[in-house]
Amino acid sequence: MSLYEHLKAQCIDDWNAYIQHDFVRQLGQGTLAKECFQHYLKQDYLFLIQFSRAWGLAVFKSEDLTSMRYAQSGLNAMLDTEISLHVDYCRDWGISEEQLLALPEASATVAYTRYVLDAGFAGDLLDLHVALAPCIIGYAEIANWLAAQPDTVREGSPYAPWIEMYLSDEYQQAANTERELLDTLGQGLPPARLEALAKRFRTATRMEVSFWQMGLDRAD
Ligand SMILES: Cc1ncc(CO)c(N)n1
Repeated sequence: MSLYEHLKAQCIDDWNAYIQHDFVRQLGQGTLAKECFQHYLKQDYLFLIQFSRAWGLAVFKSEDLTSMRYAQSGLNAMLDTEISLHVDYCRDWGISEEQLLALPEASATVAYTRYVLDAGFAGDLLDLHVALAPCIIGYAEIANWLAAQPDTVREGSPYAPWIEMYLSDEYQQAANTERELLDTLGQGLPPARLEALAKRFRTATRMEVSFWQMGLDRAD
């Protein structure tokens, strides 16, 4: 079994709570309150900034040029494209850049992002990627899960473009690359190391559940 499949199987209940969270279900059905989605979008802006720092840390933690360049391309994608796209997307939802710049971080945002960064500070590149994997790969799986649900509204819902973005070849390919990287870094690991990584993966997955819940509760 690949490292990614192993990590997921070790926390399958938490994983399903993440992929099939009420926020995701309501988003799919088009019934999610706009205020909840807007709250999520604002916090996701702050998330993406910390996520960029994590890619920067991945450059630093890399021990060969291939890993270093992969991390560099992640960092470039965030700084050159993803964050600007997110700012544009927020504007479409009535959230100005001024508002984004003035936002306080919700507790769930702090908890998740600093957990990921700590995995990288305290551990090695694999620890960092295992903490990043639920967000990169998870959203690709969420989009696929939503596409497979008969009650998902793919056209006419205000959330349809969000689903299509994560269903896109580009995003799905990025998730595949991350799966492959985990498998490469994860070859021949001793059982104790595997167990520690499973714990990390599970914690990051639980942080994603809390992030959805924060959106649903509009929690600070
Ligand atoms: C919280 C969160 N997890 C994952 C992604 C996907 O990149 C995102 N944008 N936000």
